[in-house]
Amino acid sequence: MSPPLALDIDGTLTTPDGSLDPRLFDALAAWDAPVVVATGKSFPYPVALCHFAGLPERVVAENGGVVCTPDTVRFAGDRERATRVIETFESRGGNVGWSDADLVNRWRETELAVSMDANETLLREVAAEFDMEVVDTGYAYHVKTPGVEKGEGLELVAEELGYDPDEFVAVGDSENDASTFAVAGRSFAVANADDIAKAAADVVLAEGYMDGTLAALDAVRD
Ligand SMILES: O=C(O)COP(=O)(O)O
Ligand SMILES: [Mg+2]
Repeated sequence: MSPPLALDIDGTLTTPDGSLDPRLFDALAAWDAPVVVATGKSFPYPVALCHFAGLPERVVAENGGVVCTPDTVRFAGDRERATRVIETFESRGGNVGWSDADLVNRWRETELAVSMDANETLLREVAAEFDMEVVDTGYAYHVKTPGVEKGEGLELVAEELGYDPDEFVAVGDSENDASTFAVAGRSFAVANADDIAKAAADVVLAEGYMDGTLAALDAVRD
């Protein structure tokens, strides 16, 4: 039996242009242990990914703010405080950088995300005033509650599945994966990972994006 997996989405299961690598679906279908999708994206995205990949919905979304299994959904984090950060940021001239439709935050329940084009210095300054944290995933700046992390979410899902978190193998690419790497028994950073993820991982892969993830799966498959 192969080990259970905790997989990040952006930068890990995607191509450099941001779409899911189609090889993902065969790899998931062939995996004979639970897979947890652990992402900074808002709740519906990983749920849809699991649904259409034919996997049970075992999801850590919003950087740990939402933890979902087929039986339970749990929330952590202070979205109201994140909203106040964004309002203050905008009142000082900041621009979150999304269209009016704002598909990035529309269904986000526990934190808020800001475009990489936004004024990072101003955002961090305002977030600090509200005791909130800014996490740079390489895809967005997330204004989140300190202490809410993907790793804690993985611990909750693992417990529900009857696994110890250190039985998991984690693959990721950015600083929001460091907490997952800390609780998983084995961790892999893809080659395109940021310095924080690389420092937190047991192994830094030579291959990037899905090439890296497939190499990690080959290395741990029974
Ligand atoms: O939502 C983001 O900014 C990044 O998402 P990820 O955690 O799946 O890489
Ligand atoms: Mg990522």
